[in-house]
Amino acid sequence: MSSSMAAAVSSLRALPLHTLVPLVASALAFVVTVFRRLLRRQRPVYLLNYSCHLPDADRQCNLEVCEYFGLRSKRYTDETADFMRLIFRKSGLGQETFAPPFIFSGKFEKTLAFAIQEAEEGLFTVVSQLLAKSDVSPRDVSVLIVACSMFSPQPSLASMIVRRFKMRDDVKVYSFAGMGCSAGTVGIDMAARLLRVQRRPGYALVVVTENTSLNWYFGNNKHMLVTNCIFRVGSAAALVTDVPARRADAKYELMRTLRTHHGADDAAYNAAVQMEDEDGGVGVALTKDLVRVAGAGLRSHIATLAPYVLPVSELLRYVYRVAWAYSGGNPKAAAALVPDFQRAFEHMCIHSGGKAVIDTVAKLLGFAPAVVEPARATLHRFGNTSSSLVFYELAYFEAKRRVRAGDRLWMLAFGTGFKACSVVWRALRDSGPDADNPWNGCAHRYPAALPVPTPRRQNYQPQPTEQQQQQEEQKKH
Ligand SMILES: CC(C)(COP(=O)(O)OP(=O)(O)OC[C@H]1O[C@@H](n2cnc3c(N)ncnc32)[C@H](O)[C@@H]1OP(=O)(O)O)[C@@H](O)C(=O)NCCC(=O)NCCSC(=O)CC(=O)O
Repeated sequence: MSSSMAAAVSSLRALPLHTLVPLVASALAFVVTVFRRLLRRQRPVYLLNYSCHLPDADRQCNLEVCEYFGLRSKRYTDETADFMRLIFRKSGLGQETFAPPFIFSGKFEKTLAFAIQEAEEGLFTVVSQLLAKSDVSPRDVSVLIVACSMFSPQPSLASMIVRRFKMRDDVKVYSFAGMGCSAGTVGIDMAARLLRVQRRPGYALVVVTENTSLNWYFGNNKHMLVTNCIFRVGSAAALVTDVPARRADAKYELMRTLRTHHGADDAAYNAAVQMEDEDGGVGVALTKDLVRVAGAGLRSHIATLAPYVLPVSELLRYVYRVAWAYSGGNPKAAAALVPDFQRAFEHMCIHSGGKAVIDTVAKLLGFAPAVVEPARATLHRFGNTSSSLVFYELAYFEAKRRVRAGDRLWMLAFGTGFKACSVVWRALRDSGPDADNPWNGCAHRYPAALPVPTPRRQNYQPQPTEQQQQQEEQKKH
C-alpha cells in the first residue's frame, strides 16, 4: 500500500462512526450504480442506409389518368367523379405521383394478382437496391421486419422477401399489418429493440410499403373516396445495425424512439377504418375528424417526448411562459402553448399524410412554412405513400444536401389506431443524395413546384366531365 493510501485509510479510521457509516454507504451505492449502468448500457444502433422505390415513369398518375380510369371503369356517378376531381385538386398532390399497376391494366377489377404484383415491385426493388449499396449480404440479416397496413397475404410479405433473397433459416421474421402510416417508424423502434436483446450484434432489415390495389374503392362513400385520391404507391427499406465496425459507414445514429397509442379513445380509434359500404364495397374511410384526432394525439405525444429531447433552456422558457399565462388568469392560452421543437432538431420529417394533416402539425407546433416544406414536397411528388413517407422525406433532405454531421433529425408519423411514433436520429456525417435517391432529377424543382396554398373550403366550381359535355351537346341538337 502506498504511503498516501495508508494515510487516507488511517484518516478514515479516525472518523467517528456516525460519519464513517453514511460515507462508506454512499461510496458503495455510487460504485454499484456506476457498475449497473455500465452493465445495462445499450449498444448504439445505427441507420446504415435506406432506399426508396421510384416506380417507372409510365406509372405516373396525373388528373387525366384518374379521370380516364374513372370514366372507363363506369363505376362512378358524375357526382362522385366531381368529388374526386375536387379532392385531387385540393389535396396538395402533384401530377407525378405513382398509381398501382391495375390502374394501367385496362381491367377495371381489383384482384389479388395485381396486389401481389404491386407488393413485389416495391419490396424487391428497395431491398435489392439497399443491400447492394450497403455491402450487406441477405444472409447477414438476422431480423426482418415487414409492414404493410392494407394487404396481408399468405405466405406473408416477409416470407416473399426471405424466399426471393434466399435469407438464412434462423432469420427472425416479423410481418405486421393494420398499423397505418406509422409502421415505418414503429419498424425502426422494433428493429432497435430486437437487436438490443440479441447476444451478438447484427443487422435488422425494415421494409415498409402500402398496397392500395385491393382497397381501391368503387363506390360513392366520400370518406372512402378520399383514400383513392391521396394514397399512392411507395415503399422503403432501411438497414439498422448495432455492429460497432459499421459505425464508420452508417449515416445516422438512433438517439430515441417514442410510441404513443390513443386507441382507447373511440374517436381516435374510428378516425381511419377499413370498412364496407352499404353495397358491400370495401375501402378505407378517412373521417373528417382525423385531422382533429391527429392534433390531439400529437399534443399528448409531444408532452412525453419534450423532456427527453429539448434543451433545458427551452424547457425552462416553456415552463415560464405557461406560468406567466396562468398567473395572468388565462388557462386556455397556457394550455395552447407548446415548446419550440426547432431548438431540439435541425430537420423534421413530419408525416405528410394529407394537406390538412401537415397544416395541423405546422399550426400546433408553430412551424414556419420552411419547416414543413419537405413534408409538402413529399406529398406533392409522391402522394401519401403511408409508412414509407418519412424515408422519402429523409431522402429530400439528402437530395438538397442539407444534412450535416451532428444534425438531429425528427421523424414523426401518425397511424390508424390512432397512434403517433417518433424516431430521433443524429447524423454521423454530411449526406448528399445516393444514386438511388428518388428525388434525383426533380429535387431542384422544389419548393418552387409546390402549389400556392389555398384556403380550405374556398368556393369551387367543378368543371363538367367529358360525359356531361357530350350530354349537353346532345341536348343542344
Ligand atoms: C381532403 C382534403 C385534401 C380536402 O381539402 P380541403 O380541406 O382544403 O377542402 P374542403 O374542406 O373544402 O373540402 C372539400 C370537400 O371535401 C369534403 N371532405 C373533406 N375531407 C373529407 C373526408 N375525410 N371525408 C369526406 N369528405 C371530406 C368536404 O366536406 C368538402 O365537400 P363539400 O364541398 O361537399 O362540403 C383535406 O381536408 C385533407 O388533406 N384532409 C386530410 C386527409 C387525411 O385524412 N389524411 C390522413 C390519411 S391517414 C394517414 O395518413 C394515417 C394512416 O393511414 O395510418
